[in-house]
Amino acid sequence: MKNDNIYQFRSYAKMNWFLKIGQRRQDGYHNILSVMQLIDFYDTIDLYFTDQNCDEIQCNYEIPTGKKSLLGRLFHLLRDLKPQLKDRYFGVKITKNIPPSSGLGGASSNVANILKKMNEILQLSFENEKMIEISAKLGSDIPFFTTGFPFAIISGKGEKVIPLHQPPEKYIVLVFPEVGIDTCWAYREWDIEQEKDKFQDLPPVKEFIDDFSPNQIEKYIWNDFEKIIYKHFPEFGSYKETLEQMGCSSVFMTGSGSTIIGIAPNQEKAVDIVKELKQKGIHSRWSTTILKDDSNPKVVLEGGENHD
Ligand SMILES: C[C@@](CO)(OP(=O)(O)O)[C@H](O)COP(=O)(O)OP(=O)(O)OC[C@H]1O[C@@H](n2ccc(N)nc2=O)[C@H](O)[C@@H]1O
Ligand SMILES: Nc1ncnc2c1ncn2[C@@H]1O[C@H](COP(=O)(O)OP(=O)(O)O)[C@@H](O)[C@H]1O
Repeated sequence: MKNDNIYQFRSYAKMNWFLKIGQRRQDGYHNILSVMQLIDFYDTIDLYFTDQNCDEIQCNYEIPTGKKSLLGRLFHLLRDLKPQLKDRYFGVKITKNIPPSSGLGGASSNVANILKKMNEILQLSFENEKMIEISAKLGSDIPFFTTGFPFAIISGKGEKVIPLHQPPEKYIVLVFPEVGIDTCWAYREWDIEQEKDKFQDLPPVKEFIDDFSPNQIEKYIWNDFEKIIYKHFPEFGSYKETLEQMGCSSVFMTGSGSTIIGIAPNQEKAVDIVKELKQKGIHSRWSTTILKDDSNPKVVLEGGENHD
């Protein structure tokens, strides 16, 4: 049974403008250097307290919900850190738009936004540094979402997040191939490729920032995973070609895939491209990059009514 208060909020996706993979570390993760930005494409989350003796997780996609799942681990960690939560149980209803395993960080965004909301409503008093520490324990992409910076440079395994200024304002077209990509698999494939060549050194973060001009963002577009993913899924290459032919100035993959992003010159063109893709039976949508983190509305819904 639900308590009367439902907290509803959005959980935005990210895109990687730039992603380079460095050395594999002792802990099995890789050092990366990435430039990420939030995009205006989101899941909606309802958070509530339940008087059942267990947490409840519902989602319109099949996602893991057990103790070992991301949310299971988040709740466990919070109860460990805050014993006053031991007898409180949480309900989460996720209405997903962001396809799982699409390189858009949907799961990481969900966890980060639930953590932030719990910190706020339960007055857990976790400072920023602690929030990042908790996030990094759960997943490499989560710290970016926890900071709330709309545009940032990411390093370490993902836990070092430095905000960047002048977030680019772009219209984008997202193409969703029918299959998602398992991030673990993509990193494993990367390792196999590197053993043939040599692991690359990443540019130092400071040097990268000093040379970086956000108004020329398209110059920096790069993704180390692209070659590998196109090798295993050659059909993705045809989406890239199609987006280029339809007038996108740059086309690239986000994260470990599978979403392919095209930069459209304006909104009208973005809408037309999506229409044309639909006629070809290709699943896509247009969106924009996010410039400020003021878009996460703090809506408290009383009695479950939707006032959004
Ligand atoms: C590739 C990126 C780029 O932003 O994003 P996605 O495509 O997943 O969105 C991230 O590095 C993914 O972050 P995330 O999806 O949170 O990965 P995690 O759950 O922490 O890790 C999944 C697996 O990926 C590998 N992994 C992840 C991050 C990293 N820096 N090095 C790794 O080697 C590890 O094998 C790990 O077991
Ligand atoms: N709330 C969630 N939303 C989406 N996927 C989830 C969620 N919780 C756990 N997962 C699992 O996380 C993986 C996908 O993570 P996601 O962030 O959607 O993709 P990506 O890492 O490619 O950006 C899948 O294995 C999925 O089962």
